Amino acid sequence: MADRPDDDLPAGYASPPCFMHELDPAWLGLPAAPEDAQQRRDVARWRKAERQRLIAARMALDPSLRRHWCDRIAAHLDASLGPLDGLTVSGWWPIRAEPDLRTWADTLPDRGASYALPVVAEKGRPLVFRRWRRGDRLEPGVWNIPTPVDGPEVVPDIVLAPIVGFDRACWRLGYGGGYFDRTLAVLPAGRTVVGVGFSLFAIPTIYPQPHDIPMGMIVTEEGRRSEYLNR
Ligand SMILES: Nc1nc2c(c(=O)[nH]1)N(C=O)[C@@H](CNc1ccc(C(=O)N[C@@H](CCC(=O)O)C(=O)O)cc1)CN2
Ligand SMILES: Nc1ncnc2c1ncn2[C@@H]1O[C@H](COP(=O)(O)OP(=O)(O)OP(=O)(O)O)[C@@H](O)[C@H]1O
Repeated sequence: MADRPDDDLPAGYASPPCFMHELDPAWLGLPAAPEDAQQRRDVARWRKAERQRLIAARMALDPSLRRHWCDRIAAHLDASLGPLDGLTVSGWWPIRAEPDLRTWADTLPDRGASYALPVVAEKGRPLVFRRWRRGDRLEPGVWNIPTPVDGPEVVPDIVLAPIVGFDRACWRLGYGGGYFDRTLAVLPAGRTVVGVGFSLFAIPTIYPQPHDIPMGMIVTEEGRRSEYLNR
């Protein structure tokens, strides 16, 4: 650290410093109160079942309706994000009927923006992002998801996160790896974080847990919700 000048360090982080040790005794290696441990198990079990239900419903959607919704999501993203010149936007390679924004992503270079895809470089660690454009090499990564191998590692200005389920306060339910929460916890401050999904998968609550980090906004085919920002 001593040989690193302060101005090389990020000005701050997207989330406050980790106070998990104050919220979660397990963080200190202490046994959790039995009711806390029970509550965590109940939430984890509920999330697992809810994920299965929501993913099955998404995969059962009519493909042409899904394509139509994806076009609308792309239009709402453009309206919500504004000019992208000079920015790096991260997305995903769609699996399991996630919104397919690949055609939208193809338009980014012409707008002076670059695109990046997430990479699980290490299990249980934050995602890294590699710059990617159509034609660049992809290789199967975790869950066989096509993943860039050659592009430089980048820190996106705008992180788009695919959603399995979400609630009105912009909490996101993903696939249960905790990858986006870990990533957002170390993302430099001032980045835009957008959960993207279909409005059908709004649920009353995801039962947010201490490790969860809400999205700055959610974009669906119906438009933009950002109640978290307005609270
Ligand atoms: N298209 C796409 N790519 C993406 C993501 C995504 O959500 N969508 N990710 C977004 O994060 C990352 C991959 N996410 C993953 C999330 C969970 C597991 C996983 O192994 N899940 C466990 C179940 C965990 C549990 O329920 O406790 C498993 O299947 O055994 C793997 C990858 C990076 N790439
Ligand atoms: N910042 C973190 N540090 C350590 N562990 C974390 C962190 N964030 C999440 N986790 C772990 O990841 C597990 C899964 O988290 P969660 O159910 O929120 O996943 P998810 O958001 O649905 O998944 P994903 O982001 O991969 O799509 C949690 O039980 C927690 O143990």
